[in-house]
This record gives sequence, C-alpha cells and structure tokens, in this order.
Amino acid sequence: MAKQASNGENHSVAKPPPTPSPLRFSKFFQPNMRILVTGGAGFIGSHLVDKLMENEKNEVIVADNFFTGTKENLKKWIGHPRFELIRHDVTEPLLVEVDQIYHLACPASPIFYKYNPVKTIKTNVIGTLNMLGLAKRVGARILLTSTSEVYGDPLVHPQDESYWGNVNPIGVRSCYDEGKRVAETLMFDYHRQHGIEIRVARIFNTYGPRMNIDDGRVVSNFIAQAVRGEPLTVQAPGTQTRSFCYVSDMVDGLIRLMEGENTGPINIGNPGYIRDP
Ligand SMILES: O=c1ccn([C@@H]2O[C@H](COP(=O)(O)OP(=O)(O)O[C@H]3OC[C@@H](O)[C@H](O)[C@H]3O)[C@@H](O)[C@H]2O)c(=O)[nH]1
Repeated sequence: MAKQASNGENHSVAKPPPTPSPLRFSKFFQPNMRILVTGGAGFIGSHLVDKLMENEKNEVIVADNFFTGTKENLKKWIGHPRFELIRHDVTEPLLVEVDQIYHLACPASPIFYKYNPVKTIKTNVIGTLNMLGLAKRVGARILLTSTSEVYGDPLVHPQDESYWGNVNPIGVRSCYDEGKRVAETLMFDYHRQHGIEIRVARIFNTYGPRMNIDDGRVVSNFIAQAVRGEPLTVQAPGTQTRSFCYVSDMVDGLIRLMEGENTGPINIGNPGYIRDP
C-alpha cells in the first residue's frame, strides 16, 4: 500500500522493524566474534590463528597470498567449521563481514622483502589502505603489525615509541621501513578522519617454531648453521644489537593490544637492553 505525499511523491508506508529474536537478549546468546587475519598463513600469523581458534566464540578468516606463508602452517584448522582460508593478495580489495582485522600481510624477513621491493611497498601502502577501507565499511577494529624498522638506523638507544627514527628513504630496506611508516600514517589518518578503531604494534625480531629454515633472519640462520656444524656468520659491522621475542609472547602481546584501550603505536619485543658499543 502506498500513500500520496503532499508534494506528489509516493512513499511506502513505513513498516515497523521485525522484532529481534528473544534469543538476542538471552543470557545464553552471545554472537561469535568474526576475525580476519591477513598473512595468517605466515610465521607469526599462524601462531596468532592457533591462539584465536582456542576461543570457541571466535570465527577466524585467513587471507594470504602464500608468498612467504604456507597452508601447511594452518593444516590443523582446514575444514574446521569456525575457520576459513582465502587465497587473496591484500593489494586487491577484500569484502568480508568481520568485527576485527589483524593486518599482518607482508614479507618480513629482509631477504624476502628486498626480493621484490615494489611489491613490498604496494603491500604496505595499498594493502593497508584496502584493509582500512574494509574496516571503515564494516565498522571493524583493525590492528597493524608495524615494525622496529620504523626507527631505521636509530640514533637513540633503546628506542621508545616517542622516537621518530632515523630512516633512509632511498635505501634497499626503504620499501619495508618507509612502507610501514606510511602504513602507520594511514592508520592514524583513518582514525582521526573516519573514527576507525585502530591498534598499531611495532614488532621486534621474533623467533620460534615455523620459521623457514631459509628465512634469513639471524636466529634461524644461526640455528641452521649450528645444526649443520658450520661457523655462524656475523654480518658486518658486527656491533648490531637486537631485541628478540619468542613467538608465543608476541601473539599474547598482539591479542592484548587488540583487546585493550591503547591505540599504540607500541613496541612489542623484550625489555632486555644492551647499549651499542
Ligand atoms: O646470518 C646472519 C643474519 C643476520 N645477521 C645480522 O643480525 C641482525 C638481525 O638481522 P635479521 O635478518 O634477523 O633481521 P632484522 O632484525 O634486521 O629485522 C627483522 O626484525 C624486525 C622485524 O620487524 C623485521 O620484519 C625484520 O626484518 C642484522 O644486523 C644482520 O646483519 C647476522 O649477523 N648473521
């Protein structure tokens, strides 16, 4: 039935909205949390998925292009009713209904991110833009895994989050360092301009099970060389310092950051501190 408005336009008679199911208000009803993990087939991502899947109220969707991640890392979840795996490159838009986004997708080991630097910067910039667009569209909270590399070649030790860094914009690491810096900028601009709920973690050098033997990072290299009985290769100048973090501690930190009130950026590493000589 339609009613004639005084300006001659036809308007449908407004129907009252349907009454929500009484289950909605029942103390037994709690909707599941739908969580997207980009890069969820990777080293840290797959451990994060394991932890999120332990909570029966979580449904986890992984989007990964398998450049450095593998299905093998997620094989125990494939076929699980609360789990979905999508082959997807974040440089392309993605439309899924989710409540939270953990945005990890990007090669993180220097040998891999330097392999195709243009792709690395696209992943960080366009990939983050796409995930922020998704967060805005569906009202999801989004966490970016940034990096200790935003401090570049730091002149301050140790680096706390207020330090702006000493970064080379044109070096071979810039695709990653500067890419993550732009990704952080995008996060904060979407937060200020569109009110998106954001969280930014700066991840320090992380190690643990499921690192590829050919990952190239120092802990896996040293272990692989030791197992083969080869000398350990200390690269020049040999005075570098790093904060190392075990992967389960990293995952705890990421989940606490997502669930807490602090937007970050926040360093996640270890509190150990050795001054550069
Ligand atoms: O075999 C090796 C490998 C590495 N190194 C040195 O060990 C240090 C650590 O290098 P890694 O390759 O493990 O990686 P980095 O610490 O430079 O960066 C890493 O950790 C922080 C993360 O956010 C980054 O994603 C990741 O790139 C470097 O100074 C490197 O020159 C060695 O001395 N020998």
